[in-house]
Amino acid sequence: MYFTGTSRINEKQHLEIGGVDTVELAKQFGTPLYVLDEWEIRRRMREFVSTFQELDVSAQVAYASKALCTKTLCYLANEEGLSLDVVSGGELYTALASGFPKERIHFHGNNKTMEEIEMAIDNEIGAFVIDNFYEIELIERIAREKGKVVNALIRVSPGIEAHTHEYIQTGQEDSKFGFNLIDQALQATERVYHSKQIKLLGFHFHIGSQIFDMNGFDKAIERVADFYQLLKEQFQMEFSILNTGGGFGIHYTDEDQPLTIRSYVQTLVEMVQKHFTMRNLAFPEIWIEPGRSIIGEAGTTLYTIGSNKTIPHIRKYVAVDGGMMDNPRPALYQAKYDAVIANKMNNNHKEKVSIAGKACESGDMLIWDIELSQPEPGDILAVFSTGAYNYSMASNYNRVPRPAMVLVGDGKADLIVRRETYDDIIQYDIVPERFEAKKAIQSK
Ligand SMILES: Cc1ncc(COP(=O)(O)O)c(C=O)c1O
Ligand SMILES: N[C@@H](CCCC[NH3+])C(=O)O
Repeated sequence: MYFTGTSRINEKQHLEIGGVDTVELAKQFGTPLYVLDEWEIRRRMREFVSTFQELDVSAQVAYASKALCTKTLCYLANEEGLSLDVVSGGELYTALASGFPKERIHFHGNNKTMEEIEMAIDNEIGAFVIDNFYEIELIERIAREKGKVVNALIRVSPGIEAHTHEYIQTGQEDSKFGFNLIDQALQATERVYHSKQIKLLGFHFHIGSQIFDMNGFDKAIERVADFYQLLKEQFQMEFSILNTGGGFGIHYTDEDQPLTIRSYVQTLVEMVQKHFTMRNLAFPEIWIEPGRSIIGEAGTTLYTIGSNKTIPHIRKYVAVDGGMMDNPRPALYQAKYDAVIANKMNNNHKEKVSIAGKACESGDMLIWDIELSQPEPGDILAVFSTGAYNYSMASNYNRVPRPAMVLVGDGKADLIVRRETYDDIIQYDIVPERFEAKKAIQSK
């Protein structure tokens, strides 16, 4: 059994997280329920920051809030001294609403709208990460109209196929993200470098997500270092920042063998050192953007088991009260998860079952073929490593309300996202006046 963070088995033989019995959590807050382990989130944030400090490398660790963005997460990132990577007006709004220091917010995205750019400029955020030529024009024009100068990095696409699921590769040559290093990046650099409205600090790349093999980073850093060298030697342009994005892989099942955060950072720093020194380039300030590796393993989802059916000689399906609406990753990426029956941690009589979600969709299978302690209706299923890209990608498919989220630690549980209600579900519906039935209801 692989436990991260503060997860353990308590005296009642229940799964406990943050000193709180998960079976009690399910009773108190209902299911499905996202449970976040505060200690583990802080430990991970600190390990990123402290490893750079120990190596004496100036750095900014920006939490990639796309992995999970709530006001409490922004508070945690701020308390631990992190910066924040936002990718939309909604994430930016959440950060601002939490009082996150504006100068430590970095704004990403391959199609930032005019409104989003205005919002970011009005709020004087730390930096834009510019993705394309159209965006250069937009930022420049809006900044000029507002009489502001903004900081920016340029996102380049280094032509690397990271060793991960093709849907979460982002740095390959044929990608919607960033300027192609070979035939676009130089033109973009000259354009931004000479802009009166944009101060160019350096370059950014992000090759993908859930990566274990650091060779992709090595190749990308090598190519980008070549580019810094070209800019320096042929164009007399020097930049002090390099942003290598996020992407560090985590443990979902025992097939995954992630490095420690310390090793990811050390390896990255060594790679930058090697490629920059070799080219007589000054060692840059390193910015990174981990999302999954901070929040993924710190999250667990609790479900209540409901119906089941056995197809003789084929399979036993066991259904839970959530599914692709709260965790679309298995349906999207064939993502694999590990789970336990939280109220039967001592039961060694295992049974092979497949966990089905409740959506009207055959692809809504959370876990295929897992050994569990004889799951029965009413049992609590705890699915591990659901902190990243679960709530942030959740939907109301089938008009199912989104689950609540609690932060646990030191034996306490705080509600940080309340469960949606059926009234929340219909709150945006508008019935045109001309519908007769509506008139009848209103006149009663
Ligand atoms: C630009 C950028 N930065 C950071 C991240 C965070 O990646 P991860 O959650 O894998 O660390 C992503 C998502 O892949 C991204 O697109
Ligand atoms: N949503 C993806 C990661 C995308 C990362 C964003 N660039 C996942 O769950 O694995």
